[in-house]
Amino acid sequence: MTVSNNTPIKISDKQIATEFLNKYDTFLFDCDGVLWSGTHLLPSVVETIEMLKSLKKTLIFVTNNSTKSRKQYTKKFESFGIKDITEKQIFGSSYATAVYIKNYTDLKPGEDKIWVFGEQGIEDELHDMGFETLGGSDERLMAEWNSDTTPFLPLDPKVKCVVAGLDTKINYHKLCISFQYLTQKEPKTQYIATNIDTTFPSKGMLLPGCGSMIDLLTVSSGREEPPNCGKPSQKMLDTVFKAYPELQRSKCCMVGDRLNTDIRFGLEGNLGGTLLVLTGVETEDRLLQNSDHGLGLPKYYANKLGDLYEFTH
Ligand SMILES: O=C(O)[C@H](O)[C@H](O)COP(=O)(O)O
Ligand SMILES: [Mg+2]
Repeated sequence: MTVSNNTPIKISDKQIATEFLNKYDTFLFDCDGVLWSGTHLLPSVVETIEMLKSLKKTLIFVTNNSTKSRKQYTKKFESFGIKDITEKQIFGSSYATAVYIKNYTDLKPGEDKIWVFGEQGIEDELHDMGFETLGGSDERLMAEWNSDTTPFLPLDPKVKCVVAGLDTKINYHKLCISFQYLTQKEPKTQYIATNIDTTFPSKGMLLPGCGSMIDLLTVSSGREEPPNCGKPSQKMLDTVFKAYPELQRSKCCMVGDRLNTDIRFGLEGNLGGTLLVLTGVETEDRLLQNSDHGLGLPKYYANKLGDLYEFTH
């Protein structure tokens, strides 16, 4: 195989792993497919995080998973034995969406309401920004769809925006009301997506992801594709650097499992490095044939994040 100058370097031994670790002082970690796969913690992740902490590295977590708020994610880290991760270190696409709405729309907290297609994480982050939400995890949406009995019709005139994210309890009732808010309001509601990931890695399987659910709403409603607030949006990376102004992009490395979100996020953000791990949605074959996909290539790749610990201990 000819090695071109941008062929990803595989972290496959102690020397490469050590050189890699010494290159960066900050690591931005994707979560699903890197730290865990659904409810399954990936091998040597706790040891790797503890090792990086002992090396005085700055650790930041940037996930497109909008089902949890930053606060809820601190509990998920604890549940996996990944200790002392603070809300400030976590940037989820639900938080990025709330920041986007605050900074880039004319929606008024306390006045304009937001319809949520998605889970508690989106609702919590929007509530923290002062917005009232409808839909989301409202249990009444779990009832079978019936246009005569749904409590969500007539539409609420104060709803001015639809935010769509991953909903692992998706059903026809939720789709129907979201569809109404996307098509039956004049002036049109604003339509915003938390992220574009088409699949969701869980316990070594691929499942339908947020992006696929949003495409269903977009295609059926005939609406334009909504802005995406998660990776690879640079607005999300700007939010990170605003919270950590001391960071140097050249000393930061983005670690992810998806080329078109995580690695693109790092490349377009001019970070010093990118590391793709093969425990999520990408495969080594697809990566090495990647030139067919026109997707950016990571600087490094590894079978799993835990190899950073295993090769150096
Ligand atoms: O479907 C989704 O929303 C994504 O697959 C998932 O949430 C990605 O999370 P991440 O890999 O960015 O932690
Ligand atoms: Mg991922």
